[in-house]
Amino acid sequence: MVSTASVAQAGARIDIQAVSHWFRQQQGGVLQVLDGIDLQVRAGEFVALLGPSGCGKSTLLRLVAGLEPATTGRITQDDAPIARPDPSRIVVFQDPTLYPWRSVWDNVALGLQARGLLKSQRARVDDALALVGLSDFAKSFPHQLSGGMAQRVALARALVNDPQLLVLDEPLGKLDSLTRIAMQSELVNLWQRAGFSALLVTHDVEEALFLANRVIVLSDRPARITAELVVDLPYPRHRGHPRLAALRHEALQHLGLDATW
Ligand SMILES: Nc1ncnc2c1ncn2[C@@H]1O[C@H](COP(=O)(O)OP(=O)(O)OP(=O)(O)O)[C@@H](O)[C@H]1O
Repeated sequence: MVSTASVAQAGARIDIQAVSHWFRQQQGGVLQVLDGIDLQVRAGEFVALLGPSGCGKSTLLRLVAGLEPATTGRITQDDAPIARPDPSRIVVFQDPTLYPWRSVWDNVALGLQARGLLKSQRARVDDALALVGLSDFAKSFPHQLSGGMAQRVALARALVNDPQLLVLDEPLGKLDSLTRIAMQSELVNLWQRAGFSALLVTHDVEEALFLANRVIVLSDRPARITAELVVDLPYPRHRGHPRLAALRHEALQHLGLDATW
């Protein structure tokens, strides 16, 4: 149950074991996108994935979300194979994709409505809106919101399902840099209060290091894990912490980039 007063719960444990993935190409042949990925997201952990464009990050998220099966290997949630989408795992994309004709409240209510739970659990919508600080905008419509507010609605729409895992595919990617920084802090707050596990794809090295317990660096396609950075700093983090600067340097090196500028 989502509640502003809730104590953090454990979140799901995700085990990705020897996962490789190929796509059939329209012109014939196959394209290998993932190569032997072994990764565990511990219960309540925040893990970020960094890697070159097109290496296979979103594909890995889609497999974990259960949107498609891995070609080979095994992905489990608390030891149960992931075979299809499930409300315990919610994906938040870069684009909030709100229904323009529905109010903020009605957009957040969608998941509960689809599952026939809305009548008995209307308070969860209010709780989720309170968690993202949008209680006063419940009756507003998407065109009346800023980009940051729209993405907060998308997060509330995810949280109303009380997810065990949030799958975050560049959720802050379209926001201006100041809103993005503010939303990163909000995301940490939400994660600490709601207690889900999180798997994030981002192109932003600082964002990954600010948010995650561990940052996984992937190679060019087909993606392999080339490095794991443990961000051994408590939350909330200070963006100017020298340890973050050192880890940023390390991450850029693993990505094959020169950190001098
Ligand atoms: N359904 C599909 N059918 C065929 N090829 C696909 C499909 N989905 C993705 N691909 C290809 O798989 C590769 C990896 O795509 P993916 O979106 O996972 O990369 P990414 O690392 O998330 O990229 P970016 O960082 O640019 O968002 C790309 O070459 C892409 O064209």
